[in-house]
Amino acid sequence: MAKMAASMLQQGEDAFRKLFKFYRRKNPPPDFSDVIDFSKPGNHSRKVFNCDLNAVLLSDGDACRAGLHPVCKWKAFGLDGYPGFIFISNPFLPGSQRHWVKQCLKVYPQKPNICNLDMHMSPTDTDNLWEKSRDQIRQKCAAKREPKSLLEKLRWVTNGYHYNWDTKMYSADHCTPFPSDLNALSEGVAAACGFQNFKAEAGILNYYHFDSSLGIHVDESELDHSRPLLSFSFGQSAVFLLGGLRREDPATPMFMHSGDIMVMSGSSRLLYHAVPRIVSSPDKQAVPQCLVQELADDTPEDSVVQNVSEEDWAVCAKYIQTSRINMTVRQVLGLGKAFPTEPDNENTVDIQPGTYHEGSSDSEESKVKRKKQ
Ligand SMILES: O=C(O)CCC(=O)C(=O)O
Ligand SMILES: [Fe+2]
Repeated sequence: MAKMAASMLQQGEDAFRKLFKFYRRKNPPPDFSDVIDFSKPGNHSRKVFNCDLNAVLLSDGDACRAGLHPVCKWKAFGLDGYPGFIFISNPFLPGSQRHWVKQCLKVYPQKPNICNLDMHMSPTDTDNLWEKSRDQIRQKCAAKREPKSLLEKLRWVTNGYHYNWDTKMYSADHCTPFPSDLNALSEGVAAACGFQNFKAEAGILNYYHFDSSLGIHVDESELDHSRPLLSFSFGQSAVFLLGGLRREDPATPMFMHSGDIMVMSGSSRLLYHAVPRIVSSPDKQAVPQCLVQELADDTPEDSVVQNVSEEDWAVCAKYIQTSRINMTVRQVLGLGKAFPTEPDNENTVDIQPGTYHEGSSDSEESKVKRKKQ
């Protein structure tokens, strides 16, 4: 373990925050040698073990329809000390990741879904972000500093039960239909991990650029913590920090590359975590190799994953050269349960107007606002 990171892990109280700052530092760039890379066999820390998923729980046909390899081919890992945490190293079929990138840019930000831009713009100004931005993105010249399109200013989108960043709660009366394709993907992944009847009820999509980060937080607003939290990543890579049940507990750094899936369940469901840094994908090419591939010709007709037109992909490819998209999917309510009529104290949390993603110009304190103390 690199000396710097090791000494931080021993410092107790502020270990997580120090590690966050360490990986966020731009100049000089940090040493990434302690960051677990699940995509490199044999390059794992001693904490990593192979995790056998039960291939019976998700049929090969259902996996294929969700754009995934058969479960028996998935490379899934666990981490010592984090029971219930499962890392699945890119189980997506060639070409299928493009569908999710396109949905996150063209479809999911559409009304009635909510996005960060709605906080200070009218719904007509924030609708059709794709149409309003595509030409600008396509014509962008990397060498020049040009004004950002609305799509490039997108930081988050919520769907299903919309997470309220101010109250940190979901509510029965603030809900729009959950996308059926993302529901199929989520149900399939949850089933393969042993969670049958998972109900995808709320999605938070996060859009990151090279200067973005996500502060230390725990996702506890869902009312049934026995259900897993699923996280899907596309585009450039992230350094993800997985901490403990207390904010100050030390954290384990790992890369999330395009196509990687994380499942936080059991006693890992309520662990603190953060994304201090976005880094280039390891392929050393503008668009990660797994996004260069196109969908196979024999993709079943009833697949939820659709071919992305060349015209649409040209915009997505340009966007993803400098960006990462993460989709987290949550089940909010217990099976057969409804929202309590009166919010009880347990679900009432301190109100902190929520800035979520933080740019490099912000102060360190503002970068870790998404937290529950
Ligand atoms: O971007 C990520 O990998 C993490 C996202 C996350 O933690 C969240 O949306 O709650
Ligand atoms: Fe989270």
